[in-house]
Amino acid sequence: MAEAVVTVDGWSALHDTRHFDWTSWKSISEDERNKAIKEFEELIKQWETVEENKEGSHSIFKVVGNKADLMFIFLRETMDELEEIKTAINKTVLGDFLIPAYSYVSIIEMTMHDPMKAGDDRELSPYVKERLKPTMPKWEHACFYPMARRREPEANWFTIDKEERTRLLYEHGMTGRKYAGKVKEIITGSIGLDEWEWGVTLFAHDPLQFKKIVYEMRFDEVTTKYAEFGDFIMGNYLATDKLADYLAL
Ligand code: VOV
Repeated sequence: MAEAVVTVDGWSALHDTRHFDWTSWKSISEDERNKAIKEFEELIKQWETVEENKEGSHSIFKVVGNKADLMFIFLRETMDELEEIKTAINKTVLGDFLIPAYSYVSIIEMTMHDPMKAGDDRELSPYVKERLKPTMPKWEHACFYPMARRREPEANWFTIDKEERTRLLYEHGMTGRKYAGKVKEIITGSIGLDEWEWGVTLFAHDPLQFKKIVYEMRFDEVTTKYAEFGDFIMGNYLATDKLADYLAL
């Protein structure tokens, strides 16, 4: 029977991508630029404390294509915190140069589909806890894209039996497991929060692995038959101590 599957939910996520206004940045003095960088580094330090206390996580990426220049990813307990972070960025001097490009709001989600991990104590297991409230790996690359499940008369994810969805996601999980150590994923649910139904955030040391996993998954029935994708955004990790280099002229 088609029925909703129970989800267990974790931290809220904000993917905030910005264009950097290089033209204006070049027009201010070096002193002003240095002050702006220092102020922003202080803000990042606050985020680092949150991460050390395991109360959230953040990562910054330099976007490779022209969809944006920077992608900030924030994970927090509440949506209030995510909004406060966005506003705090905008209030900094550097914020004047960070022009909103695209954003995505979602909540980390796991379903009870995975028969390997299902069980009454699922919510309590350390594995699940870590997946719901993860510290993002500081790997060299990240790729984010939103996606949805098809609702066509001949392929409607929301009308097929739960057992069939479990079978399809099991097959998907088996493909994913081949990439252990090469690709880490955070799946966030966004039904009711943003345009698509899920956000997929992938981390890798080698960006070729994004192409390989996404290609291989295209042949899994759950993707072939039921997946629709939004725009892909790929970025290279920007460590805090490299921010000044990135902004140097
Ligand atoms: C890096 C590897 C990897 C691994 C191991 C993995 C495993 C799993 C498992 C075991 C489960 C089901 C249980 C749960 O935890 O919810 C999922 C769930 C999900 N996945 Fe996944 N996925 C991966 C990777 C992975 C990718 C690359 C994608 C994008 C798809 C593609 O074609 O580009 C994806 C999507 C999803 C989605 C949208 C869901 C939720 C679907 C729903 O309808 O509920 N996922 N996923």
